[in-house]
Amino acid sequence: MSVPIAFGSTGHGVAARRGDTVLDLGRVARHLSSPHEAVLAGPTLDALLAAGRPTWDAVRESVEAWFDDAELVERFGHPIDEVDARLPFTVADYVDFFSSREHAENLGRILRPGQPALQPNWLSLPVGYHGRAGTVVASGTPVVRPSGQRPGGPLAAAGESSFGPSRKLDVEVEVGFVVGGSSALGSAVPTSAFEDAVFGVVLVNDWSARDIQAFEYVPLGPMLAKSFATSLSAWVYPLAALEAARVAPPARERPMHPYLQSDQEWGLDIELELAVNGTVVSRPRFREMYWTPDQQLAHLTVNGASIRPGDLFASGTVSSASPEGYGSLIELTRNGEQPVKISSGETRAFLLDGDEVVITATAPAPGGGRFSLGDVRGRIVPASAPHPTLQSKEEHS
Ligand SMILES: O=C(O)/C=C/C(=O)CC(=O)CC(=O)O
Ligand SMILES: [Ca+2]
Ligand SMILES: [Mg+2]
Repeated sequence: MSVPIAFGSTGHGVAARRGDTVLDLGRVARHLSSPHEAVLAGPTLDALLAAGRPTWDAVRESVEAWFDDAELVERFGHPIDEVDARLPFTVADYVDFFSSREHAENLGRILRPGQPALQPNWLSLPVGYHGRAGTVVASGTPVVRPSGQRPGGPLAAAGESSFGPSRKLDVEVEVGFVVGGSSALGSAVPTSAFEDAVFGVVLVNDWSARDIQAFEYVPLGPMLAKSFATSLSAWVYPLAALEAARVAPPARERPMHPYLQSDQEWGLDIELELAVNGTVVSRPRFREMYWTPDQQLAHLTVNGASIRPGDLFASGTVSSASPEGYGSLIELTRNGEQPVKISSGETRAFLLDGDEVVITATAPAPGGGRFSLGDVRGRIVPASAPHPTLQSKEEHS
């Protein structure tokens, strides 16, 4: 089995990973006076992302050859557990989609009882919202329990909220797509341009405070319930790593507008796992996602909105058509009513302080077998004091 390489960033700058070995690409490129020295010299993948598809492919081929060179690996390589991986790129704009039909219907039934499980627009377009790029964090960053307005409390009968730390802190298992290309304001990016625009994929945990969400979301959608943190896996797998994972998406139920049609199959056979404190609680299958990433990109630009390097769009929660595959606790526990077992004797409805969540995934490897797409992890820490003083930029970094 050949293990695809992935790109990231460590204390030594731009790096690549193959299996459990990490190579410092900036240092190798300088040592070899590689033509790619400039795009690999910085602290993150930003310059590489902006360089475009021909450079991405050329760099990937060079880096594969560098991994095969024992002397380079000896001199510029590290075991992965000795490496301090960072957020791999500067996140520009961030969009989160809602492309699992199972998830959309489950959330509809929980949050909008008495209404149709699926909203009428859902089969016509990939529903999504613009998220908060500045709070996208690297895997391993602690997640502070958010506070906000929650339903209930002494004045609930009058429709008032209560204020305090979320009691329904949840996860969402997602796959993210990292944009490198750019487009002009006013022009759409067609589905056929997906491979030129998108560098690769990461794993995403879209942390969600369900009580804050339930009170605030009408009619504009998520605001504070999801903007406090979104965690990304540290290693970006180039699209080429997913060649063997490409499958046909589920059958389409409605004719689609031409801008959403595609002559390529961008369903992906990515199998995910969600673990809480070491216990696997679900195994979502990405291949069941109704809307595919090329359609998502075409949709998010069809009004002429431009894209730029560092844009991130996430798939939406990956939920498969059976409870073992639900990608969030609100679904797995029926809004907290049926807690899941996480270890001998312990159960969880929603996350408690101290809980650690790890999302992992695999995809078919080019020569057979499956390879790991890494992991995204985060531990919940208690809500901060109600009136934290503002930090200066120096204190913050
Ligand atoms: O149905 C709703 O009102 C809310 C749905 C979500 O919270 C999901 C969301 O963030 C999009 C997704 O991850 O699929
Ligand atoms: Ca989400
Ligand atoms: Mg989020």
